Amino acid sequence: MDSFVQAHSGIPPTILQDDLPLDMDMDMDSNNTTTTLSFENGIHPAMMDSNPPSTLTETLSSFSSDRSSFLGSTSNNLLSTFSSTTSTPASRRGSMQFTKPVEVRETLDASVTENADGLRQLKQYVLKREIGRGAFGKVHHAVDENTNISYAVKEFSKAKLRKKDKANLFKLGPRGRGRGRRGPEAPSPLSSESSPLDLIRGEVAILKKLHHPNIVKLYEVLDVSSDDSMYMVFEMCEKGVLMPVSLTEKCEDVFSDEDCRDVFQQMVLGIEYLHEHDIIHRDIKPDNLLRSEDETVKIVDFGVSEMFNKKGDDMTKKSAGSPAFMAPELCRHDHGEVSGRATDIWSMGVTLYCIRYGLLPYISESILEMHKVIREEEYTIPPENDQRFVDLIKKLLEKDPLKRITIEQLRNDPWLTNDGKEPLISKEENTANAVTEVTEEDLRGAIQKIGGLVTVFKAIAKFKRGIKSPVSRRSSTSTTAGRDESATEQEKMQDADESDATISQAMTSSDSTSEMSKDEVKEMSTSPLSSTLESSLVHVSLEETEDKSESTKNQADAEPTSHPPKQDINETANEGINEKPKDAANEETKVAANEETKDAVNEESEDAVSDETKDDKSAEEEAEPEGYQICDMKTGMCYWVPSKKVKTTPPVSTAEEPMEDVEEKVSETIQPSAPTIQVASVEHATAPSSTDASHQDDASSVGQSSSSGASSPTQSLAPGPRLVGKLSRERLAMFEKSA
Ligand SMILES: Nc1ncnc2c1ncn2[C@@H]1O[C@H](COP(=O)(O)OP(=O)(O)OP(=O)(O)O)[C@@H](O)[C@H]1O
Repeated sequence: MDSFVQAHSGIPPTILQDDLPLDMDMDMDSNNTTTTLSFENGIHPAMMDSNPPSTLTETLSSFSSDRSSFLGSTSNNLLSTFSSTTSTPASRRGSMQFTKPVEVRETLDASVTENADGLRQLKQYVLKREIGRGAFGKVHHAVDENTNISYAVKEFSKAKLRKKDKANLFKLGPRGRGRGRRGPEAPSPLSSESSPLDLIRGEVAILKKLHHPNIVKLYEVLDVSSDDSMYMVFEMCEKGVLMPVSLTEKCEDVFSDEDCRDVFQQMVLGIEYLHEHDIIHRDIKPDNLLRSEDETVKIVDFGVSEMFNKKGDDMTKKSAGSPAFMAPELCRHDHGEVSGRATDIWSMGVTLYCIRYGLLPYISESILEMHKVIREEEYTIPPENDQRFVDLIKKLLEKDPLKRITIEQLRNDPWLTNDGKEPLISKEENTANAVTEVTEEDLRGAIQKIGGLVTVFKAIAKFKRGIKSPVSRRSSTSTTAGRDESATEQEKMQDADESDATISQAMTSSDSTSEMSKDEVKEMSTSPLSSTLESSLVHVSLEETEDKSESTKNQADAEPTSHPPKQDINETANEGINEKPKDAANEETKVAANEETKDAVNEESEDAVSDETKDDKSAEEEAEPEGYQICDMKTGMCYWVPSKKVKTTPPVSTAEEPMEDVEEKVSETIQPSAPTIQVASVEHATAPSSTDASHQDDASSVGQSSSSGASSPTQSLAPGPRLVGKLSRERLAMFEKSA
């Protein structure tokens, strides 16, 4: 360590002399151990197969956990220095590939086998060597045996994730759990129905959205149910981390001015893309900047990142990141809401300082002391020829977040653009590759375009899924009874959040939209539902026709020879408004497939399977007749209105009738069942009341009054609505807006 570093850092000699032994198999949970790696010939194992690192200097890091904690988690990286024989920045920027978004696959039942060479194999991925370690497990260099393409496979210990998740539950509340902050659509990783993948759901959700050359690409997520491991398959960044950063030692292989600019420009583009899409990384540091074979910088590790649902919102109370890279406004225990964008910019400043000078701008012995130094002291800068660089560092490491330089301003910085000679690609070009998931905001927009009834219907179908929340499923055997009245407000909100996520995901696939459109546009245009949508009530058909309503079953039993097959009746009975349940069911399936989330699919199929496998008795007990969910926009109360439509099925001859005839007859019979009338009556009769019970009474009384004299077909279609739940505040606000 040179004298400048020593003077600059003020690090006690005892720490500076701390050379620790290398040990590949250390317990990473231990607070007092060091996890380090050594490799044959000092060569990054990932490079040994086909890409010998001729220009690469591999170094090892050996920080004590005390020291590395300043730099973030149990970082134990393979550290490589920047090669001076790189392609020019201009040529690299010219070749920036804005590739098409890749779907992230999720596999729940993966298994690890051993191949003929004695290597572990995970699906098609042969795990060749360990190339790094993180807080939750190892990172392997893997090769796809079919394509021979290299990947970095990150292995997570589920036990460690769960432990962390539980700790976060206390610390951050349900929305802050798991790796990656997911915003309000977060599923509950600890719920009994959660999949192990939920432990990393936040990180996966964020990574799924991102398609940018400077952000590491996630390809696949796999859970091995038989053991403690879970895997994320990333694009391989062959050249490893940007630079080893130590609290104690200066890295001698610092970047040249030109390389520094190139790396920083790429960081700016990556961060601009993230921020533009309302994602705050929160842990920017050289350790989390890897380089690919062509030296494209890749931002990695979204484990503490935060995704904001509201455009432009970035205010957060949470502290995360590595102390040495934390912005001063985060360096106090009682900090209120801070701008996440500004904190990322600060970390970029620390990172730029590091890669230029090989050491940190602020160093101290303890985290608390480090916080104080960052908050109160000024950094010193080594002798620097380029005043533009000094100025930029000053603007990045501005203690007042309001005065700190913004990404927008960075674009025109004299050092960054080399006085305009090396400009960045335009913001439009850089951020054009839109995120793939549709947000709640997109959904609002879609609903507002009321002309797009298909979209509206899809949203409603998805909303239905939200109503059939895990809470209600857990607590009730009824498929329609909906929500557990005793569920806490928090759970209710969370359930609504889940439905938000589902809606968003359903809206993703344009394929499914076009598939929906033929039938649904037709039925929506003829259906009374369309008119009711324009009122302030939102209808959600709850029952899937394949639940084989009690009345259908009864009738089938009573007249075994006089009916077309039950499923035909169900199909044909679905003309007009009552067709919704079937299509909603179909839509469920489509959406489940689209969601890619196996757990969601399983959830659906579990429902379906359990429905199918119920014996007749329990099916009769549990299945409720078809009906509709009606939600009062003013109160948020949701009622279920059974339709009993199938009882009105007309007599059918013993001979098999052509489908068209059956369809005609059934649809004729059920045409009067348009529930618009009931909706209106419910709306008026169930005027907002202070308690659910009174709502229920009101609702029931409406039902009773309107259904008296059950002999009339119309009346038989108007049984009593009953309270089934309440919309979450967020959901209500959303529908109110769209209405
Ligand atoms: N995509 C990748 N390509 C190449 N090497 C990688 C890749 N991802 C990670 N590595 C290597 O593995 C090391 C550990 O990465 P990892 O993200 O697990 O650790 P970490 O930064 O401590 O994060 P976490 O807190 O998520 O565990 C990295 O420093 C790097 O050397």
